[in-house]
Amino acid sequence: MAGDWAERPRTPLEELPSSQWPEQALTEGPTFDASDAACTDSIKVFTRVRPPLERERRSYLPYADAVLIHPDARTLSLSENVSGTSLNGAASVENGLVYPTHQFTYDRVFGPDSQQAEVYEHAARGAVLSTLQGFNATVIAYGQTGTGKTYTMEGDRVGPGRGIIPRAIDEVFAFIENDAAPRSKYLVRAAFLQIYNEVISDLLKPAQRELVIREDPRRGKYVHGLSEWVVRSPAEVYQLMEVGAAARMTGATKLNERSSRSHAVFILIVEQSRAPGAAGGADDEMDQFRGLTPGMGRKAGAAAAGARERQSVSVGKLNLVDLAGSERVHITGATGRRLEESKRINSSLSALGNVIAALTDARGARAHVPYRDSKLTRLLEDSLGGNCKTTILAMISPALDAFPESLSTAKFAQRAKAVRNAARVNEDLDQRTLLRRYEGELRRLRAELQQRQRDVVDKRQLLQVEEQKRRAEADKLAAITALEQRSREFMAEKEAKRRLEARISGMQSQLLIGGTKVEDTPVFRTLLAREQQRMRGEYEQRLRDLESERLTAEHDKAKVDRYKALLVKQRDIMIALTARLNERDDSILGLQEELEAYDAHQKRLEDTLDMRTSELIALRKAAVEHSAVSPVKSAQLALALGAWATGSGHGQNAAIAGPGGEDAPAPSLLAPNALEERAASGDSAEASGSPAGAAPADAQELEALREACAVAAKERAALLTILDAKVGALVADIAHGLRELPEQAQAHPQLQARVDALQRLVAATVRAMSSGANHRPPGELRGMD
Ligand SMILES: Nc1ncnc2c1ncn2[C@@H]1O[C@H](COP(=O)(O)OP(=O)(O)OP(=O)(O)O)[C@@H](O)[C@H]1O
Repeated sequence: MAGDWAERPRTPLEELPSSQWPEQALTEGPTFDASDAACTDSIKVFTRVRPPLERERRSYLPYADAVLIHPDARTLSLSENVSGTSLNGAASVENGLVYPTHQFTYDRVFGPDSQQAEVYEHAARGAVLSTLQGFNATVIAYGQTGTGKTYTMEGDRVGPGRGIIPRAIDEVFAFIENDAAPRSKYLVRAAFLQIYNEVISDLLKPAQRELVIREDPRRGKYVHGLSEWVVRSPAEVYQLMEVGAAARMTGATKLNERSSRSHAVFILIVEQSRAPGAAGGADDEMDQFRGLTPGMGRKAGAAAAGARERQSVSVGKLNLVDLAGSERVHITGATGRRLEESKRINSSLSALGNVIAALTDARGARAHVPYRDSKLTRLLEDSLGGNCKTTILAMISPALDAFPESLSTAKFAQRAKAVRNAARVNEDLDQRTLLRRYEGELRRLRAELQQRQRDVVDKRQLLQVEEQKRRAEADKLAAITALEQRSREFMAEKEAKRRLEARISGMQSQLLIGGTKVEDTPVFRTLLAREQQRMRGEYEQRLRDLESERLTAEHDKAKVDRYKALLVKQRDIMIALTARLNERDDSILGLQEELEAYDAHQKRLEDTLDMRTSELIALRKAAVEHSAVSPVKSAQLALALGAWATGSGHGQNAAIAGPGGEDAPAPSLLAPNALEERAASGDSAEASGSPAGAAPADAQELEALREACAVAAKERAALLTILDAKVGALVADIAHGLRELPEQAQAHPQLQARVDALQRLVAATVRAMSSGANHRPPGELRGMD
């Protein structure tokens, strides 16, 4: 997993302050662990033959190839008569002319149909991954102008046409992203420079021109003043690339519409901090790189494994070099500025060739390698024969027109292949790398931040305390000021009083009449006595008036008290009377209810009597009729029927012909003899079910009730009279008396209100009782009368 550096939130690109530049410069390696074994290996060389351009196809001569790529994809034959060339490298003969065949073998040859991805995979990826292992790696695109160096190194921004640089960037960040090792930390920096007309300038800070390569015992060689930018994502690097590409010197030439007129070096530095024993995700990938040169791979692997045993910081640096193309001036027709550029380009490239030649001198003598002959060779010193894994991509045009340049390039590449480098893992164990210093600085800053936060808290509390103290002092000052002001005022008043008293005393002592004090003169005394007399008289009169008022008030009070007592008494009487009246009302109502019950009972008895009488008449009638038709005459029956039997009672029979007859007399009007007869026949009232036997007792009770009602009604009438005539008159008197005492009535408004209320109560009671009397039954009213 990527460490802090790669996970930091995106911020605008930061330039690394020059004070924090790594002590390792572009051409200088950091301090190495002595245990690290250098892996000596030759520079890897690839050639790429681009497809023929439209320009070449439309040449005044018919287009012809000069390049033959062998099936092994490693061998390349160049010939001016390539069509007659065989793979065995023998010269071809045509039209009597001998065309020699130049055969070269490289690590790989990419043909015109090769894709960008393929080139990256075989020629650049290993270098990129070795950078992630802490090696220096350089990929150099070399070749004649217009052969595809920039296309191969940069290519398109997106899509399959992307070149080595964008793919390398993606590879580095993908590696960091996928690193699952605990506590792995990365710091990636980028720089971009160009050498134009032998002047080094910073492509990311175009104002930084004429940079110089310096060397010091501790830091070694470095480009003084070159800006380095901390990058956290591919997008940030692309941003830098665009800035640099825009600043790079380009121009149109006969052979390339957009020819690079400068050598450009894009630098990516990857610092990596790993925990001891943490496995690197790039190991497997490294095998692929090792596969090309097995010996070196094992050593490098061992070196890297040794480094991993310890907690270490490794620094890998990737230099991606896009050289300006060599050109034949007589072909390009360059003049003026372009001519000057061409000369400089060719000069530096020949210096590069010289360095390669010196490094690959067949005599093996490396007494002098002319690195200092050009800025380019000086800059690439470590990449050529030094601590670096270097790859050269030699670009070739397939066209016969470019045969001399292609041959020159092929020879250069061939020679370069013989250069041997000694690459080491740049492992820094002495805390000198930027990453470690960054971490140290970060720790220090964090500690400082914590301290500052503590300080801020302390300071805040201190400020609060000071503020409280300031307020308390302000309050105290205000209190003291107020106290002083009060004291001054008090003192001033005291002084004024003292002065006034002194003045009065002084005036009094000075007020003398004829040498005598004024209060001692007779006139003063007479006047004083008169005044005293007048005042005494006034006071006495006032006392008398007050006494008189007091007596009047007492009198009125006594009168009011009497009225009050009277009213209380009347109220009590009223209450008692009302209670009695209520009692009477209740008993009258009870008696009345009883009376009504007896009336109802009597009515029921009378109804029963009527019914029995009707039954008796019907029975007698039936008996008479029976006697009349029956041959057997019963004397007893005849006796019982009496007059009925003889028909003398016929008139009566007629009168009672039917129970529902209209002329039927009331049962009470039955002939007395019939009743007597009934009694004589032994028919008792109880036996016949008649209520006749109860009638006398009911009548007595009824009469008793009527008498009680009459008594109650009389009492009620008497009470009504008392209430209306006596109590009403008394209350009216009180009310009248109160009205004659307006002051007292005003002084006792409650008394007046109570008297009025009592008066209303009496009147209402009288009205209620009178109306109750009017609703009495006539018998009762009679009784009451
Ligand atoms: N492999 C390729 N496939 C297709 N087109 C290519 C290829 N290589 C180069 N080209 C084309 O050839 C032309 C020249 O390429 P490029 O500018 O990369 O050359 P160069 O070597 O960088 O030239 P110079 O040295 O002048 O800068 C461009 O139009 C480019 O697109």
